[in-house]
Amino acid sequence: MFEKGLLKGKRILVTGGGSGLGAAMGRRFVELGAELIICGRRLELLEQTAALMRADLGGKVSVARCDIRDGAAVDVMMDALWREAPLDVLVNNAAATFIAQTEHLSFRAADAILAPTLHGAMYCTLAAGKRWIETAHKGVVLSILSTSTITGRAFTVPSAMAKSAVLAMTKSLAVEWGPKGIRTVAIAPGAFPTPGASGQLRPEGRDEGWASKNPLGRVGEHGELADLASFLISDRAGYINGEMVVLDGGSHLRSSGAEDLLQWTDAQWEKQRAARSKG
Ligand SMILES: CCC/C=C/C(=O)SCCNC(=O)CCNC(=O)[C@H](O)C(C)(C)COP(=O)([O-])OP(=O)([O-])OC[C@H]1O[C@@H](n2cnc3c(N)ncnc32)[C@H](O)[C@@H]1OP(=O)([O-])[O-]
Ligand SMILES: NC(=O)C1=CN([C@@H]2O[C@H](COP(=O)(O)OP(=O)(O)OC[C@H]3O[C@@H](n4cnc5c(N)ncnc54)[C@H](OP(=O)(O)O)[C@@H]3O)[C@@H](O)[C@H]2O)C=CC1
Repeated sequence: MFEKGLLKGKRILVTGGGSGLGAAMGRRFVELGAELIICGRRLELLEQTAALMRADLGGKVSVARCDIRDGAAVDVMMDALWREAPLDVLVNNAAATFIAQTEHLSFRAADAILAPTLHGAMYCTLAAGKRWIETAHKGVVLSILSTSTITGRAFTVPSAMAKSAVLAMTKSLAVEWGPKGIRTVAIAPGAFPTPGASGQLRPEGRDEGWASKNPLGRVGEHGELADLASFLISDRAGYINGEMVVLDGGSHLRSSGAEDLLQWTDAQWEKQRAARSKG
């Protein structure tokens, strides 16, 4: 689909790149010639993912263990990366969510979502942006958001709040950092099944309508997201700034995707909470 070497010479950090959509995007970036770094909390998972990519694609892929909720740890990671060479692209992909009745969320539970999804994305963006600006190096920040930024979303309120805040960051920095050579862009994926998303959002017994309720009758393919991400971070998208591209088959035009949960009984929610406390 793209010219070979579209991303050649680009050094890209994907947060949460050890699994799911982060790994799918990273793999495509390497196929297109980029040098990839993936970060997350589980070092073993990162190393497995990187080893697979290197074996399959032969590119340069390295890993960094980092909990992005910790700003100091983000700075340590960025210093280590910059010692080798500056990044060219940051992909804010790491995030957390789970379904819950909002009135049952403790403050700690709200923070468990806001800390990686909002603060983590902000820390990584600040850490990369400062370094780019200090050295007049061009950069791109791509943030993986959600259509909850458009519709809101019941039962995943902290996630919808965090994603909306990162969209506000994307639009605001487009103006503030655009003149400094930094583009900020975003993607709002619809349903792209991954073990992480299914585990957190699709407990057993939840309506299986992800595909059937989509106007196109299907869920998204990881390759479709990886292609859009590759284009947005490439120089060919050099005039796209402050924009969020929706990739959901038109799903959010029909519903926010949470309405089935309005039918859940107290017993179902009780079971969901119990499953969490056992886990
Ligand atoms: C919306 C669509 C778009 C987005 C899609 C995606 O993001 S897909 C990507 C999806 N991928 C991911 O999400 C991957 C990343 N996920 C993670 O890192 C973790 O699963 C976590 C941080 C979400 C929870 O970590 P953990 O289980 O180790 O939690 P902890 O021990 O740190 O506890 C902190 C507080 O949270 C509470 N609490 C926790 N769960 C629930 C619950 N289900 N119910 C209620 N509450 C819950 C817990 O009780 C505690 O509060 P307390 O009792 O002390 O007042
Ligand atoms: N799949 C879908 O349908 C949709 C996904 N999205 C978004 O796509 C992105 C990827 O989701 P998906 O691939 O499905 O889910 P995953 O659960 O596979 O991805 C989350 C990744 O984030 C990492 N992560 C979580 N917390 C932290 C942290 N504190 N520090 C560093 N890394 C962290 C995890 O690694 P580790 O646990 O090792 O730290 C994991 O690799 C997320 O932003 C999600 O909100 C948006 C809409 C729909």
